[in-house]
Amino acid sequence: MDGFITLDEVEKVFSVRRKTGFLRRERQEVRAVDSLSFTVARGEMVGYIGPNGAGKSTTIKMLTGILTPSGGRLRVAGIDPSRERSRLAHRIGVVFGQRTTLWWDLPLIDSYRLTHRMYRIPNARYRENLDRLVELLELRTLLDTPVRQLSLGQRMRGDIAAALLHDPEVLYLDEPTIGLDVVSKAKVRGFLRELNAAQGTTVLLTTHDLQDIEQLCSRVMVIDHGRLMYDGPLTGLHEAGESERTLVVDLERELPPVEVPSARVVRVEGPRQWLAFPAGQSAAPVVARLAAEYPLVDLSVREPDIEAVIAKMYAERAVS
Ligand SMILES: Nc1ncnc2c1ncn2[C@@H]1O[C@H](COP(=O)(O)OP(=O)(O)OP(=O)(O)O)[C@@H](O)[C@H]1O
Repeated sequence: MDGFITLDEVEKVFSVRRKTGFLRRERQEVRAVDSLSFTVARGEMVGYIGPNGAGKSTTIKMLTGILTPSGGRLRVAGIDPSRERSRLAHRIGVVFGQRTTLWWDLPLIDSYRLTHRMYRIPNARYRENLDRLVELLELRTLLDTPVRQLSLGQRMRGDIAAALLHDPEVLYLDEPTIGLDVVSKAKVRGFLRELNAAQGTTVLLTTHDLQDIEQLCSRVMVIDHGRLMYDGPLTGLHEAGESERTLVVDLERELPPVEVPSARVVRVEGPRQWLAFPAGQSAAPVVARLAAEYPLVDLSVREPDIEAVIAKMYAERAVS
């Protein structure tokens, strides 16, 4: 396999001072990334998930060269990130959902002009890329708006365009859909799918939203306590964790728990009931049965969150 991103037994240990008593502090080691090995091929779009504090951001920071590994070997496009950070910067793009890289008080277009100069993008290529990205990400009418006046979804699309102006071969995305509404999420996901298919950009995607992974990634890596716990298709993760979706049902009145095949009631609160059913199964037959046999007023489906899937995965492993 063409290892475009390769990690071989990578470690990152932080030394922190912790309070251990009144006025007493001790140095302690935090092993944020522990013997981590994986390979991502050119053109792959891979989900990188795990609970809070698992080591995802630390990995991304090492992949961009912001942090130097404490041990092991790491390469991106044949480059050692911490040794040649600026050479690597021309080949990678980074988007952090919680932080913008755009200039807050300036119109959006000014951030792009500054990026043009910073990366020394040839004029013709800059104009061509700007045109294409502005079109695909629907930014045309926003170019003269100061970044601080953009909505979260608009700003995120603006950030993604900024990260791609210099044609990076690999894109790291850290929570690109966090806080976005359904329409904005769909736009961002649609664009990323298109980018990966048309340009072959390698994408490493960190998210807490399983639907991001479901809709974009054929492969997912799960990390916890700095170690790789799972590497494979999302379906395999669902099987490993036997994850469930939840149907939230509002009935006309309070009733005893409803009875529907292949779903079970897990909670009842007045006229509202929660039914769990396997994530791999369609909700349609359960909904049809409910509608036919019960006084249904409203319903919605909740996807399992990543923490729940991973927690179940551990529970399964512990007993097997
Ligand atoms: N600069 C630092 N100094 C000391 N400890 C750190 C530092 N950065 C991260 N850590 C610790 O390393 C561990 C991994 O953190 P990291 O930010 O990589 O997790 P994460 O998976 O990105 O979490 P989240 O989903 O919350 O963003 C945590 O225990 C964290 O407290």
